[in-house]
Amino acid sequence: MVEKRSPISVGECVRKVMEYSSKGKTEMVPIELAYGRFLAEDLIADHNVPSFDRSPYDGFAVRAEDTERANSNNPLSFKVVGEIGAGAVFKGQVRAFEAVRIMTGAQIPEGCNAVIMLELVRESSVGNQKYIEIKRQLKIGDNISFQGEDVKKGTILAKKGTYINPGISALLATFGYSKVPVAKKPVVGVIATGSELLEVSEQLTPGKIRNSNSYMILSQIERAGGSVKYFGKLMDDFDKCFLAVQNALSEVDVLITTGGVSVGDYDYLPAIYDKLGATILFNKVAMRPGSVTTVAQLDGKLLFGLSGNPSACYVGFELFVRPFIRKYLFSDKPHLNRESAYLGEDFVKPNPFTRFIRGKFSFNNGQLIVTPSGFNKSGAVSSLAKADSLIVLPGGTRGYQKGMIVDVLLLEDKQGSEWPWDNIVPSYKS
Ligand SMILES: Nc1nc2c(c(=O)[nH]1)N[C@H]1C(S)=C(S)[C@@H](COP(=O)(O)OP(=O)(O)OC[C@H]3O[C@@H](n4cnc5c(N)ncnc54)[C@H](O)[C@@H]3O)O[C@H]1N2
Ligand code: MOO
Ligand SMILES: [Mg+2]
Repeated sequence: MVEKRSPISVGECVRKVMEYSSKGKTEMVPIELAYGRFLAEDLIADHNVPSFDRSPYDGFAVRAEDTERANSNNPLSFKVVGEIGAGAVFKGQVRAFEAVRIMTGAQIPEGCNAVIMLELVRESSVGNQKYIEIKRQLKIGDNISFQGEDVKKGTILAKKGTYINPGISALLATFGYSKVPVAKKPVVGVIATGSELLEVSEQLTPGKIRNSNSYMILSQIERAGGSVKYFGKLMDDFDKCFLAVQNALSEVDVLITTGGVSVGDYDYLPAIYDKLGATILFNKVAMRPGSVTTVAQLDGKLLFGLSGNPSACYVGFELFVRPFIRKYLFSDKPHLNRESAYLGEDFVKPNPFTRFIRGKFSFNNGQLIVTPSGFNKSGAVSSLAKADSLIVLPGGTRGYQKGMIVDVLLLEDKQGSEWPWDNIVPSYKS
């Protein structure tokens, strides 16, 4: 008689996993390698940006008060007393009706309080002495980029746990981080199990398939921000699998296996957890696909037993492993970001469990539409390629129609969410 498993809601299962999650450590990396990592400290402005008043144009810096009576009928002449490019500082004094030729980015000379663009003046010279004519009145502050107008000293620019995108790289450089404190990546081990599995380079033979889950999971780990330790694939042999899992555990922060978690004759993971003395957090989730997803813990270290079915494996990773990784990377929002969208086509098949359909979203007149991304079975691999979201269809006795508003979890989003599992709408007609 096969063991009976009682299904637990997804939110409850995620909560159980997160009880064993922890924040990781900090390491310093050169700024060139910081892109794609996660900040281990708040990024705080320790100076104003810009740190001095500067010119946003190539032109002439003057005293605005000297231009008060300038107009097209009354051009006023200014003596050019110097010239500065970006990076240079004008050392002299600027007196009444004097101007300094200034380039974009250069510091405004002391005494000046406005800039006029090159195109708006007429230049002339008498001998070596240059002059300009100004035909319009300037106000104090015209064409000046003020100290601190971009960033005020003391501002928190990005919180600990923020994904370092190109803009964050620019800020890190602006504030002098040649070395950046980033979250150390958790080492995530991967073992694939299954006697049917071939290496990617092998020719297909009867009854065998290529091992695709491993490479899918390796990519998911990287996308989530973890570091991969791949232990290869194993035949369904209890002793070999047991030893592999036992040895791998000591080398990783968390271990993922794929396959062998259901109730079949060669599904050895439940017996392996038992022999290891690990505690099962859950072994049946009220969801499709991935209902057999099993998570155990041994001395506080998590073992994720993901299903062998590719779509089930994929979903199990995103719902349970991803938040573990993101929390380790200091995120306060480790879960998938949830949005509402219009369902793009009917989904008639009802199911007692919550479904996570691989979806693809698009926009139509500013509205988010989500459509299943392809063949929808637990064993499907093709629909994963186009998936950028998971459509959440709560369990029940009715199907879902095109145009209903549904919840979607965004797979490529970098913000995440604090907790997407409350008030999942049973779906309603718009
Ligand atoms: N009598 C029952 N049978 C099954 C149940 C059940 O409750 N009672 N659950 C079904 C569900 S739901 C799922 S999901 C699968 C889960 O199976 P396992 O997690 O034990 O995985 P396997 O049996 O090892 O493989 C399932 C399927 O996936 C293919 N696979 C496995 N590994 C890979 C890989 N690395 N790359 C690509 N594909 C892989 C494997 O060949 C099988 O086709 O159990 C149902 N059965
Ligand atoms: O665990 Mo299965 O994926 O529910 O079909
Ligand atoms: Mg099985």
